[in-house]
Amino acid sequence: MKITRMQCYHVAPRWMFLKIETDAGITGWGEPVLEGRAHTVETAVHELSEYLIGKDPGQINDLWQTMYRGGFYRGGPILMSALSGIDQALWDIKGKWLGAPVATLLGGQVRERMRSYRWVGGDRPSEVIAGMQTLLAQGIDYFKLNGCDQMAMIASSRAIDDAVARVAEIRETFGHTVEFGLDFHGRVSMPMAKVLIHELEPYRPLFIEEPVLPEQANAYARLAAQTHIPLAAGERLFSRFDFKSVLEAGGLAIIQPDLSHAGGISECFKIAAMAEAYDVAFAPHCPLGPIALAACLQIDFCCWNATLQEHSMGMHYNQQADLLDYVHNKADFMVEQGFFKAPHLPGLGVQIDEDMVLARSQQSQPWRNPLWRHEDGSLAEW
Ligand SMILES: O=C(O)[C@H](O)[C@@H](O)[C@@H](O)[C@H](O)CO
Ligand SMILES: [Mg+2]
Repeated sequence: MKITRMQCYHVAPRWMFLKIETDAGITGWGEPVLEGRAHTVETAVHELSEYLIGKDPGQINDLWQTMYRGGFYRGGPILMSALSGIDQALWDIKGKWLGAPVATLLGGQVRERMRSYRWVGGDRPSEVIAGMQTLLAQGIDYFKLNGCDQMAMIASSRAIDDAVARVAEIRETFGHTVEFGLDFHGRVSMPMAKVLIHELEPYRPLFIEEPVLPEQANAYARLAAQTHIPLAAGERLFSRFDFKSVLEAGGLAIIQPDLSHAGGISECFKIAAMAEAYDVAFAPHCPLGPIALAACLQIDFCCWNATLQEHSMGMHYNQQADLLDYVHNKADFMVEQGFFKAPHLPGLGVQIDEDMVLARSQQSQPWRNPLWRHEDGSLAEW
Protein backbone atom coordinates (compact mmCIF):
# COMPACT_ATOMS: atom_id res chain seq x y z
CA MET A 1 0.00 0.00 0.00
CA LYS A 2 1.23 3.54 -0.72
CA ILE A 3 0.14 7.01 0.41
CA THR A 4 -1.24 8.90 -2.57
CA ARG A 5 -2.76 12.15 -1.21
CA MET A 6 -2.92 14.26 1.97
CA GLN A 7 -5.52 17.01 2.29
CA CYS A 8 -6.38 19.33 5.22
CA TYR A 9 -9.89 20.69 5.85
CA HIS A 10 -10.51 23.71 8.11
CA VAL A 11 -13.90 23.37 9.80
CA ALA A 12 -15.86 25.24 12.46
CA PRO A 13 -15.51 25.81 15.34
CA ARG A 14 -11.68 25.87 15.22
CA TRP A 15 -10.56 22.45 14.02
CA MET A 16 -8.60 21.08 11.11
CA PHE A 17 -9.02 17.54 9.80
CA LEU A 18 -6.47 15.69 7.67
CA LYS A 19 -7.46 12.98 5.19
CA ILE A 20 -4.72 10.63 3.98
CA GLU A 21 -5.57 8.52 0.92
CA THR A 22 -3.82 5.36 -0.29
CA ASP A 23 -3.66 3.35 -3.50
CA ALA A 24 -5.56 0.55 -1.68
CA GLY A 25 -8.63 2.78 -1.33
CA ILE A 26 -8.21 2.94 2.46
CA THR A 27 -8.27 6.46 3.93
CA GLY A 28 -7.18 7.65 7.34
CA TRP A 29 -8.29 10.72 9.26
CA GLY A 30 -6.31 12.82 11.74
CA GLU A 31 -6.70 16.17 13.49
CA PRO A 32 -3.42 18.13 13.10
CA VAL A 33 -4.50 21.39 14.67
CA LEU A 34 -3.12 23.97 17.07
CA GLU A 35 -5.98 26.18 18.17
CA GLY A 36 -5.55 29.57 16.52
CA ARG A 37 -2.65 28.46 14.30
CA ALA A 38 -4.43 25.99 11.98
CA HIS A 39 -3.04 27.48 8.76
CA THR A 40 0.51 27.37 10.10
CA VAL A 41 0.05 23.70 10.99
CA GLU A 42 -1.44 23.04 7.53
CA THR A 43 1.77 24.36 5.98
CA ALA A 44 3.79 22.08 8.24
CA VAL A 45 1.62 19.11 7.22
CA HIS A 46 2.24 19.98 3.59
CA GLU A 47 6.01 20.13 4.15
CA LEU A 48 6.02 16.86 6.09
CA SER A 49 3.98 15.22 3.31
CA GLU A 50 7.19 15.21 1.23
CA TYR A 51 8.35 12.35 3.52
CA LEU A 52 5.09 10.43 3.10
CA ILE A 53 3.68 10.56 -0.44
CA GLY A 54 4.53 7.26 -2.15
CA LYS A 55 5.49 5.59 1.12
CA ASP A 56 3.89 2.61 2.93
CA PRO A 57 1.49 4.04 5.58
CA GLY A 58 2.04 0.93 7.67
CA GLN A 59 5.62 1.99 8.46
CA ILE A 60 4.36 4.30 11.21
CA ASN A 61 7.44 4.12 13.45
CA ASP A 62 9.89 4.94 10.67
CA LEU A 63 7.67 7.66 9.22
CA TRP A 64 7.29 9.14 12.71
CA GLN A 65 11.05 9.21 13.32
CA THR A 66 11.63 10.65 9.85
CA MET A 67 9.09 13.44 10.40
CA TYR A 68 10.47 14.13 13.91
CA ARG A 69 14.23 13.92 13.23
CA GLY A 70 14.55 14.30 9.46
CA GLY A 71 14.29 18.07 9.30
CA PHE A 72 17.02 18.76 11.93
CA TYR A 73 14.72 21.06 13.89
CA ARG A 74 12.19 19.17 16.01
CA GLY A 75 9.52 19.55 18.65
CA GLY A 76 7.40 22.54 19.55
CA PRO A 77 3.67 23.14 19.05
CA ILE A 78 3.54 23.63 15.27
CA LEU A 79 5.68 20.74 14.00
CA MET A 80 4.40 18.37 16.66
CA SER A 81 0.74 19.21 15.96
CA ALA A 82 1.32 18.49 12.28
CA LEU A 83 3.12 15.24 13.13
CA SER A 84 0.37 14.32 15.60
CA GLY A 85 -2.45 14.52 13.08
CA ILE A 86 -0.49 12.59 10.49
CA ASP A 87 0.31 9.89 13.07
CA GLN A 88 -3.38 9.61 13.99
CA ALA A 89 -4.32 9.14 10.34
CA LEU A 90 -1.61 6.52 9.80
CA TRP A 91 -2.94 4.51 12.76
CA ASP A 92 -6.47 4.90 11.36
CA ILE A 93 -5.28 3.37 8.08
CA LYS A 94 -3.42 0.56 9.83
CA GLY A 95 -6.44 -0.37 11.93
CA LYS A 96 -8.75 -0.31 8.91
CA TRP A 97 -6.26 -2.41 6.91
CA LEU A 98 -6.01 -5.03 9.71
CA GLY A 99 -9.69 -4.77 10.72
CA ALA A 100 -9.02 -3.84 14.36
CA PRO A 101 -9.31 -0.82 16.69
CA VAL A 102 -5.93 0.81 17.36
CA ALA A 103 -6.25 -0.15 21.05
CA THR A 104 -6.31 -3.79 19.99
CA LEU A 105 -3.16 -3.32 17.93
CA LEU A 106 -1.48 -1.73 21.00
CA GLY A 107 -2.16 -4.74 23.20
CA GLY A 108 -5.87 -4.63 23.91
CA GLN A 109 -8.17 -3.08 26.48
CA VAL A 110 -7.30 -2.64 30.16
CA ARG A 111 -10.72 -1.22 31.11
CA GLU A 112 -14.37 -1.55 30.18
CA ARG A 113 -15.24 2.17 30.19
CA MET A 114 -13.39 5.49 30.53
CA ARG A 115 -14.25 8.27 32.99
CA SER A 116 -14.85 11.63 31.27
CA TYR A 117 -15.38 15.13 32.55
CA ARG A 118 -17.36 18.05 31.15
CA TRP A 119 -16.46 21.73 30.89
CA VAL A 120 -18.69 24.22 32.69
CA GLY A 121 -18.50 28.01 32.65
CA GLY A 122 -16.50 29.88 30.03
CA ASP A 123 -13.17 31.62 29.64
CA ARG A 124 -14.27 33.97 32.38
CA PRO A 125 -15.92 31.29 34.56
CA SER A 126 -19.58 32.14 35.12
CA GLU A 127 -22.93 30.32 35.44
CA VAL A 128 -20.92 27.40 36.82
CA ILE A 129 -23.55 26.37 39.37
CA ALA A 130 -26.37 26.43 36.81
CA GLY A 131 -24.20 24.53 34.35
CA MET A 132 -23.40 21.85 36.90
CA GLN A 133 -27.06 21.54 37.96
CA THR A 134 -28.15 20.99 34.34
CA LEU A 135 -25.47 18.37 33.70
CA LEU A 136 -25.88 16.67 37.09
CA ALA A 137 -29.49 16.03 36.08
CA GLN A 138 -28.08 14.14 33.07
CA GLY A 139 -25.90 11.95 35.30
CA ILE A 140 -22.67 13.92 34.77
CA ASP A 141 -20.83 14.64 38.02
CA TYR A 142 -17.22 15.24 36.89
CA PHE A 143 -16.43 18.72 35.65
CA LYS A 144 -13.70 21.20 34.80
CA LEU A 145 -13.86 24.97 34.96
CA ASN A 146 -11.43 27.81 34.64
CA GLY A 147 -10.20 28.40 38.18
CA CYS A 148 -9.86 32.13 37.83
CA ASP A 149 -10.25 35.11 35.59
CA GLN A 150 -7.13 36.91 34.43
CA MET A 151 -4.74 37.34 37.37
CA ALA A 152 -2.11 40.03 37.91
CA MET A 153 1.41 38.87 38.85
CA ILE A 154 0.66 40.15 42.33
CA ALA A 155 -3.12 39.85 42.48
CA SER A 156 -5.44 41.72 44.76
CA SER A 157 -7.03 39.89 47.66
CA ARG A 158 -10.35 40.61 45.91
CA ALA A 159 -9.20 38.65 42.83
CA ILE A 160 -8.13 35.78 45.08
CA ASP A 161 -11.40 35.98 47.04
CA ASP A 162 -13.45 35.91 43.79
CA ALA A 163 -11.70 32.73 42.64
CA VAL A 164 -12.09 31.04 46.02
CA ALA A 165 -15.71 32.15 46.43
CA ARG A 166 -16.67 30.45 43.15
CA VAL A 167 -15.23 27.15 44.40
CA ALA A 168 -16.76 27.60 47.86
CA GLU A 169 -20.16 28.07 46.21
CA ILE A 170 -19.74 24.78 44.33
CA ARG A 171 -19.09 22.91 47.57
CA GLU A 172 -21.87 24.80 49.40
CA THR A 173 -24.31 23.88 46.63
CA PHE A 174 -23.28 20.31 45.83
CA GLY A 175 -21.12 19.18 48.73
CA HIS A 176 -18.94 16.31 47.52
CA THR A 177 -21.55 14.97 45.11
CA VAL A 178 -19.53 16.51 42.29
CA GLU A 179 -15.86 16.37 41.35
CA PHE A 180 -14.20 19.24 39.51
CA GLY A 181 -10.83 20.21 38.17
CA LEU A 182 -9.77 23.86 38.26
CA ASP A 183 -7.88 25.04 35.20
CA PHE A 184 -5.64 27.97 36.11
CA HIS A 185 -4.87 28.04 32.35
CA GLY A 186 -1.39 29.40 32.99
CA ARG A 187 -2.93 32.70 34.10
CA VAL A 188 -1.38 32.64 37.57
CA SER A 189 2.16 33.62 38.55
CA MET A 190 4.11 31.33 40.87
CA PRO A 191 3.67 33.59 43.94
CA MET A 192 -0.08 33.82 43.34
CA ALA A 193 -0.37 30.10 42.65
CA LYS A 194 0.98 29.50 46.15
CA VAL A 195 -1.65 31.79 47.62
CA LEU A 196 -4.55 30.46 45.54
CA ILE A 197 -3.68 26.81 46.11
CA HIS A 198 -3.39 27.45 49.85
CA GLU A 199 -6.82 29.13 49.93
CA LEU A 200 -8.40 26.35 47.83
CA GLU A 201 -7.02 23.48 49.92
CA PRO A 202 -10.16 23.10 52.12
CA TYR A 203 -12.43 22.62 49.05
CA ARG A 204 -10.48 19.63 47.68
CA PRO A 205 -10.81 20.13 43.92
CA LEU A 206 -10.05 16.95 41.97
CA PHE A 207 -6.97 18.63 40.47
CA ILE A 208 -5.53 22.03 39.63
CA GLU A 209 -4.44 22.30 35.99
CA GLU A 210 -1.63 24.44 34.61
CA PRO A 211 -1.11 26.03 38.04
CA VAL A 212 1.64 28.09 36.39
CA LEU A 213 2.77 28.57 32.78
CA PRO A 214 4.63 25.69 31.13
CA GLU A 215 7.71 27.90 31.09
CA GLN A 216 7.57 27.69 34.91
CA ALA A 217 7.33 23.88 34.99
CA ASN A 218 10.30 23.82 37.37
CA ALA A 219 7.87 25.19 40.00
CA TYR A 220 5.55 22.16 39.98
CA ALA A 221 7.55 20.29 42.62
CA ARG A 222 7.62 23.30 44.97
CA LEU A 223 3.89 23.86 44.56
CA ALA A 224 3.17 20.18 45.11
CA ALA A 225 5.18 20.25 48.33
CA GLN A 226 2.76 22.80 49.82
CA THR A 227 -0.53 21.14 48.91
CA HIS A 228 -2.50 17.90 48.92
CA ILE A 229 -4.39 18.95 45.78
CA PRO A 230 -3.18 16.93 42.76
CA LEU A 231 -1.47 19.15 40.19
CA ALA A 232 -1.99 18.54 36.46
CA ALA A 233 -0.38 19.90 33.30
CA GLY A 234 0.77 18.89 29.85
CA GLU A 235 -1.36 20.47 27.12
CA ARG A 236 1.57 22.73 26.23
CA LEU A 237 4.26 20.03 26.34
CA PHE A 238 4.94 18.41 23.00
CA SER A 239 6.96 15.20 23.23
CA ARG A 240 8.46 12.51 25.49
CA PHE A 241 11.43 14.82 25.86
CA ASP A 242 9.31 17.68 27.25
CA PHE A 243 7.60 15.31 29.66
CA LYS A 244 10.90 13.64 30.64
CA SER A 245 12.17 16.69 32.53
CA VAL A 246 8.80 17.33 34.16
CA LEU A 247 8.44 13.74 35.34
CA GLU A 248 12.02 13.67 36.63
CA ALA A 249 11.52 16.95 38.54
CA GLY A 250 8.27 15.66 40.07
CA GLY A 251 5.27 17.60 41.30
CA LEU A 252 2.63 16.55 38.78
CA ALA A 253 0.09 13.95 39.85
CA ILE A 254 -1.55 14.00 36.41
CA ILE A 255 -0.09 14.64 32.97
CA GLN A 256 -2.33 15.89 30.18
CA PRO A 257 -0.66 15.56 26.78
CA ASP A 258 -2.84 16.53 23.84
CA LEU A 259 -2.89 13.81 21.16
CA SER A 260 -3.11 16.54 18.52
CA HIS A 261 -0.05 18.40 19.85
CA ALA A 262 2.26 15.86 21.53
CA GLY A 263 3.12 13.48 18.69
CA GLY A 264 -0.14 11.61 18.22
CA ILE A 265 -0.96 8.06 19.24
CA SER A 266 2.60 6.79 18.82
CA GLU A 267 4.15 9.40 21.13
CA CYS A 268 1.38 9.67 23.73
CA PHE A 269 1.33 5.89 24.16
CA LYS A 270 5.00 6.18 25.15
CA ILE A 271 4.38 9.25 27.34
CA ALA A 272 1.68 7.35 29.22
CA ALA A 273 4.14 4.52 29.87
CA MET A 274 6.77 6.99 31.12
CA ALA A 275 4.22 8.53 33.48
CA GLU A 276 3.20 5.13 34.84
CA ALA A 277 6.81 4.51 35.85
CA TYR A 278 6.55 7.63 38.08
CA ASP A 279 3.08 6.69 39.43
CA VAL A 280 1.63 9.65 37.54
CA ALA A 281 -1.89 9.49 36.05
CA PHE A 282 -2.54 10.06 32.36
CA ALA A 283 -5.48 12.30 31.40
CA PRO A 284 -5.35 13.36 27.73
CA HIS A 285 -6.16 17.00 27.02
CA CYS A 286 -8.82 17.23 24.32
CA PRO A 287 -10.80 20.47 23.83
CA LEU A 288 -10.83 19.64 20.11
CA GLY A 289 -12.84 17.66 17.58
CA PRO A 290 -14.00 14.07 17.19
CA ILE A 291 -10.90 12.68 15.51
CA ALA A 292 -8.68 13.94 18.32
CA LEU A 293 -11.11 12.45 20.87
CA ALA A 294 -11.24 9.13 19.00
CA ALA A 295 -7.44 8.97 19.10
CA CYS A 296 -7.49 9.71 22.85
CA LEU A 297 -9.99 6.93 23.51
CA GLN A 298 -7.80 4.38 21.73
CA ILE A 299 -4.98 5.24 24.13
CA ASP A 300 -7.30 5.48 27.17
CA PHE A 301 -8.45 1.90 26.67
CA CYS A 302 -5.00 0.38 26.44
CA CYS A 303 -3.06 2.43 29.05
CA TRP A 304 -3.50 1.34 32.67
CA ASN A 305 -2.82 4.83 34.16
CA ALA A 306 -5.38 6.62 31.97
CA THR A 307 -7.82 8.19 34.42
CA LEU A 308 -9.80 11.14 33.02
CA GLN A 309 -10.75 12.03 29.44
CA GLU A 310 -11.52 15.59 28.47
CA HIS A 311 -13.92 16.28 25.59
CA SER A 312 -15.41 19.39 24.03
CA MET A 313 -19.14 18.53 23.99
CA GLY A 314 -20.94 21.79 24.75
CA MET A 315 -17.63 23.57 25.39
CA HIS A 316 -17.56 27.37 25.33
CA TYR A 317 -15.28 27.37 22.24
CA ASN A 318 -17.67 25.23 20.19
CA GLN A 319 -19.60 27.98 18.47
CA GLN A 320 -21.09 27.12 15.00
CA ALA A 321 -20.37 23.41 15.51
CA ASP A 322 -20.22 20.91 18.35
CA LEU A 323 -18.16 17.79 18.98
CA LEU A 324 -20.15 15.20 17.00
CA ASP A 325 -21.52 17.32 14.17
CA TYR A 326 -19.11 15.80 11.61
CA VAL A 327 -19.50 12.21 12.82
CA HIS A 328 -21.76 9.46 11.46
CA ASN A 329 -21.37 7.06 14.41
CA LYS A 330 -22.40 9.57 17.09
CA ALA A 331 -23.68 6.85 19.45
CA ASP A 332 -20.13 5.51 19.86
CA PHE A 333 -19.11 8.81 21.50
CA MET A 334 -22.06 9.42 23.78
CA VAL A 335 -21.13 9.71 27.44
CA GLU A 336 -23.19 7.33 29.60
CA GLN A 337 -23.33 8.11 33.32
CA GLY A 338 -20.07 10.01 32.90
CA PHE A 339 -18.18 7.32 31.00
CA PHE A 340 -17.17 6.64 27.40
CA LYS A 341 -17.70 3.18 25.96
CA ALA A 342 -14.78 1.27 24.48
CA PRO A 343 -14.23 1.93 20.76
CA HIS A 344 -15.07 -1.08 18.61
CA LEU A 345 -14.68 -0.09 14.95
CA PRO A 346 -11.40 -0.61 13.05
CA GLY A 347 -8.82 2.17 13.16
CA LEU A 348 -9.63 5.24 15.27
CA GLY A 349 -13.28 4.19 15.42
CA VAL A 350 -14.71 7.45 14.08
CA GLN A 351 -16.74 7.58 10.86
CA ILE A 352 -16.37 11.09 9.42
CA ASP A 353 -19.20 12.70 7.44
CA GLU A 354 -17.02 13.70 4.50
CA ASP A 355 -19.79 15.58 2.70
CA MET A 356 -20.30 17.76 5.76
CA VAL A 357 -16.56 18.31 6.20
CA LEU A 358 -16.22 19.35 2.56
CA ALA A 359 -19.24 21.65 2.73
CA ARG A 360 -18.23 23.31 6.01
CA SER A 361 -14.58 23.64 4.95
CA GLN A 362 -15.68 26.07 2.22
CA GLN A 363 -17.06 28.51 4.77
CA SER A 364 -14.78 28.21 7.79
CA GLN A 365 -13.41 31.35 9.42
CA PRO A 366 -10.02 31.32 11.20
CA TRP A 367 -10.37 31.14 15.00
CA ARG A 368 -8.24 33.25 17.29
CA ASN A 369 -8.15 33.31 21.08
CA PRO A 370 -9.01 36.68 22.63
CA LEU A 371 -6.28 39.10 23.72
CA TRP A 372 -6.78 40.09 27.33
CA ARG A 373 -5.40 43.19 29.00
CA HIS A 374 -4.89 43.99 32.68
CA GLU A 375 -6.38 47.18 34.12
CA ASP A 376 -3.02 48.89 33.54
CA GLY A 377 -3.19 48.02 29.84
CA SER A 378 -0.49 45.32 29.91
CA LEU A 379 -1.16 42.02 28.18
CA ALA A 380 -2.80 39.41 30.41
CA GLU A 381 -2.37 35.64 30.04
CA TRP A 382 -5.65 34.35 28.55
O1 LIG B 1 -7.90 22.43 29.39
C1 LIG B 1 -8.27 22.88 28.30
O2 LIG B 1 -9.22 22.43 27.61
C2 LIG B 1 -7.49 23.97 27.73
O3 LIG B 1 -6.83 24.75 28.68
C3 LIG B 1 -8.23 24.83 26.72
O4 LIG B 1 -9.08 25.71 27.31
C4 LIG B 1 -7.19 25.52 25.89
O5 LIG B 1 -6.25 24.55 25.52
C5 LIG B 1 -7.73 26.09 24.64
O6 LIG B 1 -8.22 25.01 23.83
C6 LIG B 1 -6.65 26.84 23.92
O7 LIG B 1 -7.18 27.30 22.70
MG1 LIG C 1 -6.23 23.44 30.26
